[in-house]
Formats: sequence, structure tokens, C-alpha cells
Amino acid sequence: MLRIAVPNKGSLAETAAQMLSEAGYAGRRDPKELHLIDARNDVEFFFLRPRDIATYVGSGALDVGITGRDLLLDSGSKATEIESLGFGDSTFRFAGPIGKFSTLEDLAGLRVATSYPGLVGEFLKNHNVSVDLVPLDGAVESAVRLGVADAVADVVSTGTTLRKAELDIFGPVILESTAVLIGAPEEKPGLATLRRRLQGVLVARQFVLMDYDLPERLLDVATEIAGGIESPTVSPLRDKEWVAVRVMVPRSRTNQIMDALYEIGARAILVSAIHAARL
Ligand SMILES: Nc1ncnc2c1ncn2[C@@H]1O[C@H](COP(=O)(O)OP(=O)(O)OP(=O)(O)O)[C@@H](O)[C@H]1O
Ligand SMILES: O=P(O)(O)OC[C@H]1O[C@H](OP(=O)(O)OP(=O)(O)O)[C@H](O)[C@@H]1O
Ligand SMILES: [Mg+2]
Repeated sequence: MLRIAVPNKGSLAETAAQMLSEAGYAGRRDPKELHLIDARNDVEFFFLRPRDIATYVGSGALDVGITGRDLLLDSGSKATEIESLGFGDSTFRFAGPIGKFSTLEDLAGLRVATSYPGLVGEFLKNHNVSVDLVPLDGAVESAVRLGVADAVADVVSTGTTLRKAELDIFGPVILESTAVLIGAPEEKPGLATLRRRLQGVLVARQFVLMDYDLPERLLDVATEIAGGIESPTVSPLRDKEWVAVRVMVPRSRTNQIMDALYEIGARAILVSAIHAARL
């Protein structure tokens, strides 16, 4: 039975649970539930703090887990990143009082507050800048105003928290993070099925099906606009000069592609959602 660690709280928890449910796995009914056996799918879920997941997986106590790339690197665990899961994107940045710092070197010898000391310490070491790290549990943006640090290093998503604290980002990007599937040093049977299922969910989220009718002589031009994953499916119509075409297209480009196809002469363009996929 594959043992899977899933975030029980925080930014990643809801989407992770949703993704597993779309992949056909059982979900917990009570948000306080910490353990769930899904016998039908031969997996066992452990709901843990996202920060701790890399530790459990790295030690081999659990086989795989869902966490943030930043949390994985911060933990120093032996777990490895298997693939990104298309949600929980964030950037990890330095920030300080507006206009005070411009380069990483400006931080030398100063106090930097963070709740990711492993990640930030490693980054600074690689850049030969020595600072006094101030480890905090969260809300690190307040550390400058309250005088316990000169700058912070933290997760930035919309930037709202930094603006409210009157801080500004500076220096190089520490890390581009996203939710990732991580695995124990030794690969376990059952992992391939989980990966295929999660990839199916990603495909279903990222693509739509597009059907349209087209004069056959325009097929090459239409294929330039939307080529599908391998190649478009083309079916005959009763009118011999026309064909029906079906392609998968990236959801984010749906309207541009519809406009372009209409422009060259496609008609009856219909878009439908994909509920599940194995490519
Ligand atoms: N806006 C965001 N705020 C915080 N973390 C985010 C955000 N967007 C994505 N993440 C990612 O979520 C993970 C942090 O999740 P975690 O549950 O530890 O923290 P949290 O959402 O700050 O929850 P809490 O502070 O309540 O513990 C990291 O991988 C981080 O990059
Ligand atoms: O750029 P933004 O969209 O404002 O998001 C980033 C902020 O969100 C997170 O804080 P969270 O609410 O998790 O509180 P915490 O710092 O106590 O973890 C993170 O630590 C940043 O402070
Ligand atoms: Mg937080």
C-alpha cells in the first residue's frame, strides 16, 4: 500500500485534496482526520503539516508527499522532487525598508528574519554573503518594523503583505516555488499509478477539447493554428468538401484559437471540458 503525505492545513491543503479527489482517491470527511486508508485504490493518506512532509518522506517513513518546493529545500531532507503539480506558485525574495537596500551584498553583517532558515542560509552561503539569520515562525514582515531584523526573506505571492508592511523586494530571486510531488530516496511500487493519475488531472485542468467544421482544403492552415497533442482527429462530413476536426488545446488559449480558426473559415466551433485523461 502506497503511503502518501498530504498537507493538512495552509495554502496547499485545499488544492491538494481537490486534486487527489479528481484523481479518484477517497478524501477525508472531517478536517481533523489525520489518517485515512483508501483500500479500493491501495493507498494510505497521512495528513501532516506541509513543513513536516519532506522530513517524513526523506526518512522513508512515508513513500511520497505533496509539499512546496521551498519547504522541501528548507528541510534539507533526502526526499527528491518527482514533479510539479501546477498550483501553489510563489516566489521567495529578500525585502527591506523601501529604498534601503539594492543588492544582496548590502545585507552583509545585518539581521535577516525568515521562517525558512535552511533555504535562505544555503542561498547566502552560495553567494558568499554572511548575515545574522533571525528564525521566526511566521508573519516575518513585522520583524523590521518591530526592530528584530533589518530585512526579511519570505514567500511573496501577490505582494500585498510586503506593501502593507512598507517593505520592498530587492536582490536576486531566491527561489521560484510551486507545489511538488516528492518521493522517498527508494522508489515504491504504486508510485507510477499515482503519477499517471495526477498527470491526468493536470491535463484535464490545462486542456480543453475543441471541435469544429472546416473546408477540407484548409486543414493544413488550421493544423498550424492548433496541432493537438499528436495530430488532429479528422472525420468526414456528409458534405464532401467539409470535415469535422477535434483537437486538444491549452485552456488558457481557448479564445485566441477560436478567433483564429473562425477567421480562416472554421464554423460550429465547440469547446468542452476534459474530465479525466491518460495521455
Ligand atoms: N500566498 C501564499 N502564502 C504562503 N504560502 C504560499 C502562498 N502561495 C503559495 N504558498 C506556498 O505554500 C507553502 C506554505 O504552506 P504552509 O501551509 O506552510 O504555509 P501557510 O500557507 O503560510 O500556512 P500557515 O501560515 O497557516 O501555516 C509554501 O510552499 C509556499 O510557497
Ligand atoms: O504576497 P502575498 O500574497 O501577500 O502572500 C505572501 C504572504 O503570505 C504568507 O503569509 P501567511 O498568511 O501564510 O502568514 P505567515 O507568514 O504567518 O505564514 C507568506 O508568509 C507571506 O507573508
Ligand atoms: Mg504562512
